[in-house]
Amino acid sequence: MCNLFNKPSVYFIMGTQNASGKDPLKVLEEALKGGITHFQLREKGTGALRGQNLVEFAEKCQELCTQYQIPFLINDDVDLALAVGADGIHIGQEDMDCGQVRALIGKEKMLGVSVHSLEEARIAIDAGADYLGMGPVYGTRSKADAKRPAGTVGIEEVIGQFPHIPVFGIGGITPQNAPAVWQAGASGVAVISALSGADDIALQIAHFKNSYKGVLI
Ligand SMILES: Cc1ncsc1CCOP(=O)(O)O
Ligand SMILES: C=C1C=NC(C)=NC1=N
Ligand SMILES: [Mg+2]
Repeated sequence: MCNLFNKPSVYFIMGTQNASGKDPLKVLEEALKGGITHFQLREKGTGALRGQNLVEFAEKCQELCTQYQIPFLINDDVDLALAVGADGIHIGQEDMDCGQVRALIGKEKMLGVSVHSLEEARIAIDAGADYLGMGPVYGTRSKADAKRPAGTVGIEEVIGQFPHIPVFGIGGITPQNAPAVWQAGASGVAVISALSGADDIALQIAHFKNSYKGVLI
């Protein structure tokens, strides 16, 4: 599993509400062509797809990710992830218990967990998480109920205590402010708006990857 988290990973996260008026599947395909390493469907907010519309959209995302051999993960919704045969699921602290999710999805699928402390990280790792998401690192407008920006100190703490678990930083991350996230030891950056809103997504992904090169770890 660890070879799925090579540095620098660029983990794109999007829902239909984040596509800034563009066709979300076109945005996803551009991101896949541009070299993202992971994709997560995070369908939330007013106007979010539900029911059969969501299943069909998720299936189309799955098809595209399979075509480009990139892991496809779904946020929160374990039933949807199982229904479409997604490669993994990402859950937050307020979602289903991570031990329960691991039991439901089996050991082959990827399990990602959002954590905000060493204690939460320990619990997630003990439950079999494959990676952790930590944030918001910087200010974000893509999550209505985001906690206050925490910088990278939490990422450093968790990696210091648990050096073998891949950690992704998330929240307001751009190629310009990504170096601090790499410096903290993150395996990757998880990004919504800096990619979904980019004029040239492939170029933006290249900027993210280049931002890692300049950092001495
Ligand atoms: C889902 C999530 N969790 C913490 S911040 C955030 C949103 C990240 O979006 P953006 O990259 O646009 O700041
Ligand atoms: C909140 C999140 C944190 N990290 C990741 C990778 N995805 C999320 N949805
Ligand atoms: Mg959640």
